[in-house]
Amino acid sequence: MSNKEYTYSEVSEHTGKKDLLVVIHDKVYNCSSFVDEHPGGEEVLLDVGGQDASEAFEDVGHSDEAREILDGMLVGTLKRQPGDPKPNPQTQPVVGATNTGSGAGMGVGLYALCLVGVAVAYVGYTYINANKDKA
Ligand code: HEM
Repeated sequence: MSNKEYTYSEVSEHTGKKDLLVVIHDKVYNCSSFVDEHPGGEEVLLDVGGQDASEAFEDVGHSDEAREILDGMLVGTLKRQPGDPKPNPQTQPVVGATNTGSGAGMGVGLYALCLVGVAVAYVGYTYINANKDKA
């Protein structure tokens, strides 16, 4: 039973409390029996139901005991297909890149925009003053 292959779309159909599949590191776990017992609350487990919960699971820094419980709920492996969401490897680097990369870019962009604004204002000001003198 534990070597059944699931596609991501199959897993995503099992989101109910009594029928809850989650993917952690490309393995599929049936967490229904554990939802009520989870020390972190049922809400978080239901939130990741039918999805890849690898990141959420690792972020919390679960103990070895938690991993043993997880092993006991193994029902199969995930068969990835083109187009499947891959929250695991993607989320972290993308978030990092957004924070540092575009954050810095934004700063430089704003700075340049301010400089252009000041230059335009200065040119406008001199132009108006020059015209005033003529009149
Ligand atoms: C599906 C597999 C999961 C299992 C078997 C599991 C198991 C456990 C266990 C045994 C604990 C007690 C502390 C420890 O031993 O590490 C725990 C705590 C916790 N879990 Fe999970 N967990 C799972 C998924 C998740 C997910 C997806 C989240 C989402 C954020 C989560 C959030 C938490 C939190 C916040 C605690 C800390 C609770 C506290 O100390 O007050 N868990 N979990």
